[in-house]
Amino acid sequence: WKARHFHWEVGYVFWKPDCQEKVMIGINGQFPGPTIRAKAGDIIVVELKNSLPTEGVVIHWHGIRQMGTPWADGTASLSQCPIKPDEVFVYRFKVDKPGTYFYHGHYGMQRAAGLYGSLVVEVADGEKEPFHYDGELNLLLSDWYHQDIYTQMVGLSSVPFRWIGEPQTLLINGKGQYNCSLAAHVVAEQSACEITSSSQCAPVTFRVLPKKTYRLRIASTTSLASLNLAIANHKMVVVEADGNYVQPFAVDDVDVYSGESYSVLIQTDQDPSSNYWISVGVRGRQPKTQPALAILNYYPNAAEKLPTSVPPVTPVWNDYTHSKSFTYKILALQGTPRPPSSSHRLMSLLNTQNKLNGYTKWSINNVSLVLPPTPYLGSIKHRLANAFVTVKPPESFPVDYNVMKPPVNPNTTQSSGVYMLEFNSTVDVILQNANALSENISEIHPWHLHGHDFWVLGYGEGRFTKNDVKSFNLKNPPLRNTVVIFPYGWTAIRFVADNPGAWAFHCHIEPHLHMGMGVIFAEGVELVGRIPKEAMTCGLTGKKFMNPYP
Ligand SMILES: O=C1O[C@H]([C@@H](O)CO)C(O)=C1O
Repeated sequence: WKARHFHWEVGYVFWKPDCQEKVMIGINGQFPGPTIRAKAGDIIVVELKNSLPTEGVVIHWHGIRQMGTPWADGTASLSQCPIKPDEVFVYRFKVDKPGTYFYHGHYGMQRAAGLYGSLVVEVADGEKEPFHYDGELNLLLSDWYHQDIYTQMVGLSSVPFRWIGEPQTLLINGKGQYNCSLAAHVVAEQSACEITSSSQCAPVTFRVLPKKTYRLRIASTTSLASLNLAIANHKMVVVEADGNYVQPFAVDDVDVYSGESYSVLIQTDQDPSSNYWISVGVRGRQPKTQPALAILNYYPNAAEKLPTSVPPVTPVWNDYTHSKSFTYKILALQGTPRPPSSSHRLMSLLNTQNKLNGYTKWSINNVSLVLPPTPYLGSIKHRLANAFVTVKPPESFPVDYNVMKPPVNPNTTQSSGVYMLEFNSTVDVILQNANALSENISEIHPWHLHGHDFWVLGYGEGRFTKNDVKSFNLKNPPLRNTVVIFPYGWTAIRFVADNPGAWAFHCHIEPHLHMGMGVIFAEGVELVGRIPKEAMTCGLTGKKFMNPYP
């Protein structure tokens, strides 16, 4: 293995991701941030300088478990204090598993301002992937709003509530086209884009050779949108999900929820005189955003040669049967670690949209998460009183709660409470979706767990019952770090609490997390080694460590 060193500076940049100029958060003057490429077993060292003049920053390495380095998870209020303007924090962690990952800001809504990039971990030297490919293409998917994140955050925390709405543009590797289409020559009623190839919103092109196999690495760091990706004329074989191998299966299109990553294999076996569209559209919410397009460029055609066929059409946004059929096909490749056959603890987490003093919130078992100023990792390890609410958050919700209807009493509560997990215990979580505040609305939520992978034991419709345990898949459940709950449905996961630290488990939709849609798990914190001082010098830990010891 080797250590891979990076010097990054986070700062504001003027950028035109979709041809319209805005201020974004970039790294080393670029958006998206630089791609990290490493091999399994490597140590990544990122010396991160915060050059945002007036706000803190942290970066989360999404999908990296941080075994033994919980202070490097890059989560404000959990693993560290936000890095102050002009200060440097060193992230040092091991990437132990090959896979497709990404990184992103995890303070306020900074991810939605463009603070993200790709993190690709290849197999260690001498190791082989369980599939063959000749080359690879990387697609980091995101959505983009013209309104800045500060206006978005103030709107979400205002009475009356101002919802952020649908994104203006979908981006592929940080590029998209607002209010125009690259496919205007083949799709009527769309206006053509006027773009020069050097512009920041120039079409993304992926050069391939005919008659080869390519691995597409796909990850979504969207703020809100659930996505669907298709390539004209090309089937895709799914082989990896969230850094774990899956039983290969062929599809025409893949759903990608925020926080998820996939690898798919394609054969470049189509007519080589043509280029082909890669199209990314919105699912699960009524789309007001045009699909993003990129070009699969068969060599030696010119890269910008536009395909003459229409782009693949995204399945209808509310065709949940289609989405479920995709999601249910994701099963572990043989040889993947299997879950323990039973668990020590089962918690049911009800997801609801609620009201608190007139504010709109999301709650878990009627508790909306508020993050404390002192990071949990340091305050738990050093047993500091009054750092967060010590009342235990609820393990379940009332038996008579009707998940098919809006809450009878929409008033919720707020807390920074922690689910303390016994170290090395096996935990089952039932994520239970429900009706939102308005009648006949239940939305998709992709849940992401920090510090662990979990097994997805099953999905179901309506309210989870004890009987559903019998349907759990203990044979080949996929290991993942992000999983979706479908409208009015439930999803069951199992994980082993074997990574000492304090970890977030939350909806990966940026505004939903901001509105309180998450919980905190902590386990074995007494076993955590020396936490870097800079991770703790704020709030109560700040006071403790800034003052000289007696
Ligand atoms: O949190 C949300 O708020 C809006 C809507 O429920 C109220 O405007 C929406 O679609 C969300 O996902």
